[in-house]
Amino acid sequence: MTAMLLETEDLTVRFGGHVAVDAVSCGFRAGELTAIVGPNGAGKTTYFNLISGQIAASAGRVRLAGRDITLLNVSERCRLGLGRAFQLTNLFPGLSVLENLRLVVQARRGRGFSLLRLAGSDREVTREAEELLARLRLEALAEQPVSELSHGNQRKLEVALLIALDPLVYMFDEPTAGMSLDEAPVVLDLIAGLKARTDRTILLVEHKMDVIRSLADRIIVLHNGALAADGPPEAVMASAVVQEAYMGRELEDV
Ligand SMILES: Nc1ncnc2c1ncn2[C@@H]1O[C@H](COP(=O)(O)OP(=O)(O)OP(=O)(O)O)[C@@H](O)[C@H]1O
Repeated sequence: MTAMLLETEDLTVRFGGHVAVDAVSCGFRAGELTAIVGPNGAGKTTYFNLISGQIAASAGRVRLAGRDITLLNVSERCRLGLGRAFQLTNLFPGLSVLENLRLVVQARRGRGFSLLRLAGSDREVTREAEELLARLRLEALAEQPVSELSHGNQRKLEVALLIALDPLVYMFDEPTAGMSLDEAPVVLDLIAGLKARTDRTILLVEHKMDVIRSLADRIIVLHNGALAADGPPEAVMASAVVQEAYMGRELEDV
């Protein structure tokens, strides 16, 4: 059996008296895409925040490739291969789409973040950034400052940046939220393409049933912060716990 790339063990966080994530023990294998579902307020985003290091755990552990990373901060975890989709706040809003992508490609290649290198000095970096833009059909926006992108294009760029970083663990939080019907498939195709990388694992917080059906190898369900179900998509979707948790309301069957 393939070793776990990412594991959480009794991972817990309390906000005052409220247990938002409650002793979640779960392992994620390389080559697997796991959808994390649950009703609003179930703890999905908080679980992501605990894994990526945005918030500190009250108890429990997080391990990446066997190494205990519980006490590491976000950037230390990122350096070890934990990658969460970028948010615009992580970018340089005044720089263009292409320049932002180039910075991430450069960082991954271990050449460091340096604005001075942006003058087209490294053709390989530029070519890789341009290829990613083409795959997302964002070529026409290469020179546009990221602060001027539409919401849908910002979300696409977030995905492109994560792919440029190429972490061991890809974490996507509703990657197609707010996208138009013609934009979403481009992003879903890219995420599907990542599954071919059998040495990577992908976590996806998602409400849309069609996205889950098309991408997930496995579903875990969080309910009141606890792990309520875990298994193959068909079995989990049919389970009593999911039927009860959602009562047909919140998983968006598009
Ligand atoms: N910083 C915080 N301080 C206090 N309570 C918090 C904090 N962050 C989250 N919570 C609470 O923890 C619970 C889980 O929230 P979380 O955002 O993780 O749920 P979610 O499953 O991602 O929901 P949604 O699907 O609506 O995004 C909620 O009750 C929320 O109010």
